[in-house]
Amino acid sequence: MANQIIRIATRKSPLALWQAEHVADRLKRAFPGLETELVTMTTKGDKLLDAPLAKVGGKGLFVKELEQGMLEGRADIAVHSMKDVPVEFPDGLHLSVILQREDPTDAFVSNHYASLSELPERPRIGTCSLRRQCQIKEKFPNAEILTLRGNVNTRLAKLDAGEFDAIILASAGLVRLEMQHRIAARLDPSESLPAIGQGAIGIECRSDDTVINELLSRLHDPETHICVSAERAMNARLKGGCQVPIAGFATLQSDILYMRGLVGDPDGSVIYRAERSGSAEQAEQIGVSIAEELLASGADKILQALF
Ligand SMILES: NCc1[nH]cc(CCC(=O)O)c1CC(=O)O
Repeated sequence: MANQIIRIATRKSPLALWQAEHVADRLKRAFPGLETELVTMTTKGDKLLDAPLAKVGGKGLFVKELEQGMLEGRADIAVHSMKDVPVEFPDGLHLSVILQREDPTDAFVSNHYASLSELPERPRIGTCSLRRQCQIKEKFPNAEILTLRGNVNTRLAKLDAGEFDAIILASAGLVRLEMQHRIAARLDPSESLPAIGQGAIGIECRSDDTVINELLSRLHDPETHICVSAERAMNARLKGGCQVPIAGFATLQSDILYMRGLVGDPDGSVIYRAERSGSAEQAEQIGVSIAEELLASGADKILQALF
């Protein structure tokens, strides 16, 4: 491994940098003598922080520039939040490994209320995720959902400025940035089913780069990979991106995969839910059959209306 330098493409947000540095540390620990270098890039998603994401549209808003960097040989690997990674990869690139999942839940963050059940009559909730929105609106039809974008620090600053009664963020991001004390309550998946891939970090690289693929394999977590594969198979069948009211979450216990999925109307008036369990080898079929059950129950109409 001597003389090997791995160039890691990353966005510049504090969370993206944390994740890239985490991968660099893990690689250096696994291969003493190995060197790493961060190659920071700005993505379209970062530039459009003020636009409502659902309107900006497009899958892979946060990953395309990083992929271009690898295809042009300016970087060797890219570190992503699996939640932001589209189901398909450009020719020549692939998802090499998935790291062990961090807390997959959504976090209820508030300066005045300890949990969802304590919220006032007409709570003002900050989130830009249609997935979080529909699950909140189902329980609190009177909730006012307000736009909340920007990186984790920006979002917390807006909460602290009094714009919202509460905001919902991924627990994983807060934990990684050592802000777990801001989590008032971790929402059980039955209250807020997480996004596909939430809490998992994936590493993308050139498919034919045997040296890099071999090095990365040391960081792979097979259990997380199985769960995220089931979730991504569901998303692929639904043709979903990260800006649709779709949730999917799988867990694995003694080789039995248990997965739940949902598609909801953004206003929370209807949410279709499905769940399945089966063996780990059937992960992808389980994800696909959840998608098909959801489509057959009416999710197809919700999704069509959004595209
Ligand atoms: N959409 C942005 C994004 N992508 C990944 C995370 C959190 C970390 C993770 O899920 O691994 C976040 C922030 C959030 O949803 O609060």
